[in-house]
Amino acid sequence: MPDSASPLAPYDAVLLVSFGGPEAPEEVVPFLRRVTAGRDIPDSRLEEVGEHYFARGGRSPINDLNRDLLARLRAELDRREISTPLLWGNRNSEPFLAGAVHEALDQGASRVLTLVTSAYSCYSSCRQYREDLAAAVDDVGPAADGLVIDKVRPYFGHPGVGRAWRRALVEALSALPDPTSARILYVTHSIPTAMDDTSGPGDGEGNLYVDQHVRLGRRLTDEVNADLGLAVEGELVFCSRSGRPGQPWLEPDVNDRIEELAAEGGVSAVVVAPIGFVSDHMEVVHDLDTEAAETAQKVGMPFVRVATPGTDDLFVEGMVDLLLERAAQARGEVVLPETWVPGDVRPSVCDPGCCPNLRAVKPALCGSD
Ligand SMILES: CC1=C(CCC(=O)O)c2cc3nc(cc4[nH]c(cc5[nH]c(cc1n2)c(C)c5CCC(=O)O)c(CCC(=O)O)c4C)C(CCC(=O)O)=C3C
Ligand SMILES: [Fe+2]
Repeated sequence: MPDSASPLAPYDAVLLVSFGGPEAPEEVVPFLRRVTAGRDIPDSRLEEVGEHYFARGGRSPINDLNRDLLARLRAELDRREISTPLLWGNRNSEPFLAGAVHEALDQGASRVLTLVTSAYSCYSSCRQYREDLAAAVDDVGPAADGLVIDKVRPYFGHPGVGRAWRRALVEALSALPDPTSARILYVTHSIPTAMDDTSGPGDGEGNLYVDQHVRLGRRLTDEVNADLGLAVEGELVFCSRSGRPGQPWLEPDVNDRIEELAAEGGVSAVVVAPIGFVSDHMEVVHDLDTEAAETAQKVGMPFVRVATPGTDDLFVEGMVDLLLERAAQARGEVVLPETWVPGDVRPSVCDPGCCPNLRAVKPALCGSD
């Protein structure tokens, strides 16, 4: 039942929304079919795409990471004496979002606040989840009539995210024999350039996905240099490109950049900070810890990977602060969003046409369109 005294009021349930991943070999191809739905990719190709999952026993780390995060969020809510139910749903694997909507209704919820495990603005990280929520409510049918689902704003610049990365970067740089000429490589998931060009509210802003990463990276580089008395440089690179070879995606690829830096000389080590990810997803353990680390070894470049926020206290506390900020907004209070990246706080209710789906127009929740 709604508890109007709760600091999370008017919300009576919190829902962690994530990508999902397989947990057994027989789940790999069905998972990939869902990820690539509508693109007619034959199963034989999906078997190849799934190779890095098969190489790890068919189990993605992502669901276990989310279980850990849920436990830490629950503990932090309990510590603040907030008893609001905390639920979990995925886009591409069990537990699916429709089940989470059923659960919310079973618990008597009427307003659900969602926290997506993706901190930036673009179709894949924002609107697609909003479409998933609309589809989940549609799946549940009339039982979900009147259920309100809101989400927190893109939170890449939240101090909880920034401070967790700063601490991890300081630790990684301090452990190097010669940090003065290290290079920080901020890494995120590559996306088609067309998706980046249209990320944001669509009134000429665009390229918000890259811009948000660049701004967080700049702030982190400044903070870490100040903390350690250094003057290292940082730059943004990309991992996990997929899609058709002819389609332009964001570059440079992290591997190519490591090779270039080794050839140019003058860089004592690469410090790889995957700021596009909140925890050690498959992209991090495979594309960075395995592939990029191998590339670095091949060209003789010392390589360290910076810890992701994961279940870091700074991150977990920050995410609870973010939920409380959204609840205050929903109550109509005047809220000054906490941020490390002033001037780039995105609204909690997405603008019409923001981060559009370039393939189809679908209903989406949590927006004004
Ligand atoms: C921006 C972005 C994020 C970050 C935001 C967020 O967190 O959502 C993200 C996360 C993730 N992506 C993941 C996995 C995959 N992404 C794929 C494909 C794609 N990703 C894209 C973008 C993103 N992806 C895009 C533009 C494609 C092309 C096809 C499409 O438009 O959908 C494919 C298909 C195979 C392939 O094409 O290689 C897989 C298997 C996993 C799970 C990892 C695990 O198991 O730990 C996670 C967290
Ligand atoms: Fe992806």
